Amino acid sequence: MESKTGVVLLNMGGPDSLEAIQPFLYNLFSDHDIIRIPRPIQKPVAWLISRIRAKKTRHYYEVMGGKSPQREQTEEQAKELQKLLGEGYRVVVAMRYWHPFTEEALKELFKEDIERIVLLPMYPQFSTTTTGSSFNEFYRVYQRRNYPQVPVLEIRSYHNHPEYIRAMVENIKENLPNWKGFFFLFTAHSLPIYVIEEGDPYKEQTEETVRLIMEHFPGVEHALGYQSKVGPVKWLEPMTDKLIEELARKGVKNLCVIPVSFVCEHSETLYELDVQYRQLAESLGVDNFVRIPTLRTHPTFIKALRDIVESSLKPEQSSFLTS
Ligand SMILES: C=CC1=C(C)c2cc3[nH]c(cc4nc(cc5[nH]c(cc1n2)c(C)c5CCC(=O)O)C(CCC(=O)O)=C4C)c(C)c3C=C
Ligand SMILES: [Fe+2]
Ligand SMILES: [Fe+2]
Repeated sequence: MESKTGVVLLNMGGPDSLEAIQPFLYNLFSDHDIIRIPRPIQKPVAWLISRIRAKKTRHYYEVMGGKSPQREQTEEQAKELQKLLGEGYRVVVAMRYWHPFTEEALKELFKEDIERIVLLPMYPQFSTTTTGSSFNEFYRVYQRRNYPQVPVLEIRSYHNHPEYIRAMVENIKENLPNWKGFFFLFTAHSLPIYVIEEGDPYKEQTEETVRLIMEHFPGVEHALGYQSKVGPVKWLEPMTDKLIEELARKGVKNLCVIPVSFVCEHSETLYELDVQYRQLAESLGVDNFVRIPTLRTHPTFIKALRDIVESSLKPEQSSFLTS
């Protein structure tokens, strides 16, 4: 059997049924990398808040057909990337908080003779709460099991990779050919301020992604907002919904909303953006509310992922290996 490079696509995962919402949230709130509850009480508190939050978010998942589309869409990305990378690679998916977990990904991967592993986050911008957490989980599980120990390469971020930026630009132009009269409102997942203060590069990298995309849309007015804060601590602002209110009050009629920190659809795009924020904008007099779909299997994006994987194997070319 010829040896292969394993590529592990890392993502958050989402509930695959209404019954899975609470255990998914329990896994999320039990993770000290995403939410810092004092360790001795983290699990009981996670259990409590997952019960409360599951009741609140059940409706989002009902609107989306009873589950998160994240697994399906990440698996489609894996399939397309596998086609481009070819025989010498084996691409698998490892989710942080729901199936397929890292355990399942490694079991699948080591059916082959694997000579090295590339960790490829489905988060273009690095955060300790997302990519960092997935890396930590990967090493915990890998070291616990008796798999052959092979070199592991980490792709930390690709927020400024030229092909990723090109994919974002093409995707906007394909979905909104008459972009010229629109205000571009970029929206990223928010993050508690203390995470940024501890040196997380997420905010800086998100701003750089936006700046690089905007080089291709001269004269277009734009802003960056943050969505989906949870809990009582202070999060990155301005909040996307507050920006929508402000822009509508200033008389913006054509609003194009562009998610930047997600590469597939889930509750935050399909519910928060498409239902809640659309209603808000329309009730305040916005005539045209366009939401750009996430990249999913956009051919330029899959090519970007291939380039990123291939150049990670040539260390002298891979400036994005450090965040
Ligand atoms: C509790 C703190 C959270 C931090 C910090 C956080 C950061 C963060 N999250 C994403 C991307 C996604 N988050 C998603 C769901 C989700 N996230 C949190 C909490 C934090 N996220 C919760 C409680 C949930 C569950 C849904 C909810 O109850 O609101 C998802 C969607 C999963 C799905 O339904 O498919 C994504 C994607 C990023 C990029 C990020 C930091 C940069
Ligand atoms: Fe989140
Ligand atoms: Fe969230």
